[in-house]
Amino acid sequence: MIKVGIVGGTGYTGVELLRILATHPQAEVTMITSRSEAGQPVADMYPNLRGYFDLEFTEPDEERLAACDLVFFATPHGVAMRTAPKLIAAGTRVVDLSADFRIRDLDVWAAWYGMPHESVEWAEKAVYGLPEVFRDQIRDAKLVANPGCYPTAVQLGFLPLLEKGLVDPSRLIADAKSGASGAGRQGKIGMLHGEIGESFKAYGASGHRHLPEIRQGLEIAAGGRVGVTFVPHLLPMIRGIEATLYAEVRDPAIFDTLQSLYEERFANEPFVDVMPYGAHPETRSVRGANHCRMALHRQENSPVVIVSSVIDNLVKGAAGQAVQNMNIMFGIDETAGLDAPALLP
Ligand SMILES: NC(=O)C1=CN([C@@H]2O[C@H](COP(=O)(O)OP(=O)(O)OC[C@H]3O[C@@H](n4cnc5c(N)ncnc54)[C@H](OP(=O)(O)O)[C@@H]3O)[C@@H](O)[C@H]2O)C=CC1
Ligand SMILES: CC(=O)N[C@@H](CCC(=O)OP(=O)(O)O)C(=O)O
Repeated sequence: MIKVGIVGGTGYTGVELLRILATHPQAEVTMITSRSEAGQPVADMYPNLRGYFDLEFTEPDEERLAACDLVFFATPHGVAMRTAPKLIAAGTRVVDLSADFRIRDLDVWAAWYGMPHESVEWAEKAVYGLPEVFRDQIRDAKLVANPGCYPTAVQLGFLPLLEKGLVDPSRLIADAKSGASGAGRQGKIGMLHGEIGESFKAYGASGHRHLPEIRQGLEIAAGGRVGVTFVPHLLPMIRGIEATLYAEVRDPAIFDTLQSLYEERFANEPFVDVMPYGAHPETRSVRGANHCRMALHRQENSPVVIVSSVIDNLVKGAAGQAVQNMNIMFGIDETAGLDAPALLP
């Protein structure tokens, strides 16, 4: 059994890790931390986990965490970069769900996250945990930077087009919408039901911290510079992201082969489902599941290809992808603990 520790167990991604790991055949959670709830049994706070865990939240003790085979950081930005290097030095592998190790250019990281980076060494050595691109590097990684939720939906949807150089990379558009759980569990007035219910808005239109992460991933796929406009929106629902992506093809003749290009690119990916041409993937079709579903569209004779990509922000956008990365790192079945279908309705 893989001995697992979770730092930040009371947040939405922490409890989602617990839900997934509760039935994982080859992992056992041995430690889960919360500073505010230390001493409280996990099942008292989260009754859905009654009968699955006989654990209490504890203070984040580095010595005890270092006794784990793998530690997930489900903490705000700036926490993992201080502690993960010490755990790695003790032989523990780390999957960080925060953005601490996602961005290669640390000046860019510091500008978006509002603090200087404290582990230049591990920011360089970390592997970006998008298995559909970096599976081989993830296998041997000591530290995996789990991708952000919007960046997962956006990168997966654009990948085949950019890898094959089929679109103008200078004018990509990602129009993305997220449920409120993407903002985490800490109280904020702007996230109250009374503030977001019966309403819908864009935010971060002049710049969002996921923009540099998305650009970095798309530039790797394209093998050169890209121009991307990314606008997130807040939906009055709890889970799910839908990203509608737009790109102009270089040669309209390729529309005849785009569907098969997407199907072939993801044929061996257990968690990417290319739906029939013209389908409209719904967020509820991935709710609670580790899947990204996507579909292609074209309007009349337009040169623009439209890709609709949906994920559950807490699963393929966070905890599910983190467990997928753990499975790859430990050489076990990549789908272990992740094979449940979505919850419908
Ligand atoms: N929500 C989402 O959809 C996604 C979130 N993420 C990222 O995952 C991370 C966790 O997100 P989420 O679960 O939503 O966050 P929450 O705010 O819901 O939870 C944060 C957790 O971290 C703990 N924590 C806070 N500060 C510290 C600290 N200094 N040291 C140790 N533990 C700390 C908190 O518990 P306590 O204060 O009691 O210790 C709490 O358990 C964030 O970086 C987020 O950006 C990534 C993808 C998607
Ligand atoms: C709805 C909402 O507020 N979403 C969050 C993004 C989700 C998230 O947690 O971002 P990371 O994946 O980088 O950690 C936001 O816009 O900041």
